[in-house]
Amino acid sequence: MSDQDLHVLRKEIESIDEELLRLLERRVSLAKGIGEVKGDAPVYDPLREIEVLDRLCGLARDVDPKFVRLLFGEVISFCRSVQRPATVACMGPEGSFSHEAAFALLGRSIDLVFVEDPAQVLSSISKEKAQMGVVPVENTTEGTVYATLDAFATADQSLSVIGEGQLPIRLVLASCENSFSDIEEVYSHPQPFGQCRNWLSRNLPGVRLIPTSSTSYAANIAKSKQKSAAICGKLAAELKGLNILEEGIEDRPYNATRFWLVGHACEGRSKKNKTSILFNVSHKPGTLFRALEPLYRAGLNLTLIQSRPLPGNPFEYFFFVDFEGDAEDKKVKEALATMNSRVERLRVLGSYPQIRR
Ligand SMILES: C=C(O[C@@H]1C=C(C(=O)O)C=C[C@H]1O)C(=O)O
Repeated sequence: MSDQDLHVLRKEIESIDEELLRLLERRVSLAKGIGEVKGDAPVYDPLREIEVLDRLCGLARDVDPKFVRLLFGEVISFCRSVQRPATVACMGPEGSFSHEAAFALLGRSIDLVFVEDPAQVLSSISKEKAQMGVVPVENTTEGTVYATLDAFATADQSLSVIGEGQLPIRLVLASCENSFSDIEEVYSHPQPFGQCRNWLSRNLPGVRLIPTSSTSYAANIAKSKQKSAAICGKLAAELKGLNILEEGIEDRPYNATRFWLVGHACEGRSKKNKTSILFNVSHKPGTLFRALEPLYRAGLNLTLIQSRPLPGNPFEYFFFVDFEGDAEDKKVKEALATMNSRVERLRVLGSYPQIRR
């Protein structure tokens, strides 16, 4: 190919970029118009977003639908932000997996408030410091994130789960030091410690493991302390300018965390919704069986069940259940009504589009 050919092709790319830019500007201006029609109503409409993205992925011919989803996910994120900027609370500091999950769920055109734990994420929304929040719920290696479920037990009743997302968790060992032999202590959140327990005992036997409130906070400590390291995500390590001594140290090849998007309930439902509930039953034989029986009779597939100690009632528990179905579907509504008559307390945390695998 001659220099002349290259020049011609690049000129054509420039003119296509310009057309794309003008089209984007038209899309943004239409979104602003939609924002005016919405007035004070919520800007974020997850069902419409699913419809837009699915339609485009179906239309993709020569580009990978994954790329279409990523690119248009960001376009939509920006189109939301011009209607009304959204503040989203998540566990920080920046570089945490919650930070990555917030971007994956809502795109990058959001303002983030970093807090210390799931309870603070929920209270940021109740106190109107944020419109939405992102919290970890369960990990494929370590299981349920108890702090999130416990926070929901006492949270403001107006908060709902409005979405879910799954993030592959790839852990790195990051440090100011250059080799394993210089490391005397390792900082991380207890969950990631559990996700690479075997790797740690094989590669850093005898080092002190010190728990922190998040992986990105661990990266901050590793930055300021000699002979220390953090187990964190690549983003946190890079933001802090740490050396990555080893990547992919998690024990199981598939290590992913499911996150909930929390906010105020949205209207409408997708074709494949999931519902999260919490309930507690009296301490008598058969009460849990009777509580769950209506879900079984309605043929609902449970995707999570977890008990947690009931605050103030030693050795009594409340239960979290996720199942496939929407709380407004006739058979689900009836099952929940029967369940409600058999339990001490039942709260529907929300119905939201199920992640596609
Ligand atoms: C533009 C809208 O607002 C938001 C942005 C969307 C988009 O950019 O396509 C879709 C849904 C909403 O979350 C809309 O509601 O149509």
